[in-house]
Amino acid sequence: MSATILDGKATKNAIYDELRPRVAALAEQGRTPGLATVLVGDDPASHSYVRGKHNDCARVGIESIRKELPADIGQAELEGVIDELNADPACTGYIVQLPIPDHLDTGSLLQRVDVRKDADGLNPVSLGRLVLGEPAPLPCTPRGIVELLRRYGVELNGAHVAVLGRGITVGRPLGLLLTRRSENATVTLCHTGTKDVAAELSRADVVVAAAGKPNLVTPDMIKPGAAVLDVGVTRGESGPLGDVHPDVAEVAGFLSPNPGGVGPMTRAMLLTNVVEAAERSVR
Ligand SMILES: Nc1nc2c(c(=O)[nH]1)N[C@@H](CN(C=O)c1ccc(C(=O)N[C@@H](CCC(=O)O)C(=O)O)cc1)CN2
Ligand SMILES: [Mg+2]
Repeated sequence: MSATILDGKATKNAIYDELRPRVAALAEQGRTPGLATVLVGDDPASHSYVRGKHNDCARVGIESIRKELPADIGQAELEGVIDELNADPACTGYIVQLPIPDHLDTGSLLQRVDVRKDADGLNPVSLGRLVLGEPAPLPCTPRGIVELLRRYGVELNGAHVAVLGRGITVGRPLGLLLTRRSENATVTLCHTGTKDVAAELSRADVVVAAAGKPNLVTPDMIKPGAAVLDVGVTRGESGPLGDVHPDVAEVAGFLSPNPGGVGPMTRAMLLTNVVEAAERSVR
C-alpha cells in the first residue's frame, strides 16, 4: 500500500481562494482585517513561522502588524505591547508566537489578550468556551488537522484517534475538538506516562504524532489503512525531522507529511480565525 498524501499546502491554497473574496468584502466596508504577531527573541524557527504568516496575509489582503521584541524584555513591558494591540483598531486579531523565553509568564500574557482579538484560540476564555461547546476561535493546529481530514473525507465519526502529545497548542485542544458531537471520535491522548504507546497507536484509525521525537512512529505501530498525521518537528544537523518514519507511508491509508501537511494548515486556520473575527465585528 502507498498512502494518499494529505496535502496541506494545496489545501491551504484552496482555503485562501475562499478567504480572498471575504476579505475583499470586509475591505469594501472599511473593515480590512489586520493580523498582528508578537515575537520575542531570535529563535530562527519562530521567525520563519511568523514570516510565513505575514506572507500569507499579503496573499489574501489581510494587513500585517509586526512586533519584534528582544529576548530579555520584561513582563511589564511585554504586557504594555499586549495592551497596545488590544486598543489598536487596525489590529483585528493577533497572536503571541510561542514559545516565549522562560522568564516570562506565558499564561498571564495569553489571558491578557482581548478575547475578541484572540486569533489563536489560546486565551483561557476561548479554551473554556471550547470546553463548554460554545462558539470560540479554535487553536490553529488542531483546527487545521480536523479541516485537513474533513476535506479528504477521512471518517471521524466513531473513529478511534490516538494523539501523541498533550501540549497546549496541539494535543490537549485536539482532544476537545475531536470529541465534539460534530466530530464524534473516541480519543486517546498519549504522553510520557502512557505505558504502551505502540499498543495505543496500533488500534487507532487516525494517529496524530505531535511529540517532537524524530521517527518515533514506525510502520509496525500502524493499523493498515489508518490515517497518520506527522505534526512534531525536530531540527537536527541534517535538517528538520518529523515524528513519523518515512516507511509508515507503506502501511498507512493517508499520510500528512512534515513539511507540507499540518504546518501550512496551521497558517490557513490562523487567517481563517482572523477573517471570522473581523466578520463578527461588523455585525
Ligand atoms: N502562538 C502560537 N505559537 C505556536 C503555534 C501556534 O499555533 N500559535 N504553533 C507552532 C508553530 N507554528 C505556528 O506558529 C507553525 C509551525 C509550522 C508551520 C509551517 O508552515 N511549517 C512548514 C515548514 C516550514 C519550516 O520548516 O520553516 C510545514 O510544515 O510545511 C507553520 C506554523 C508553535 N508555536
Ligand atoms: Mg515561563
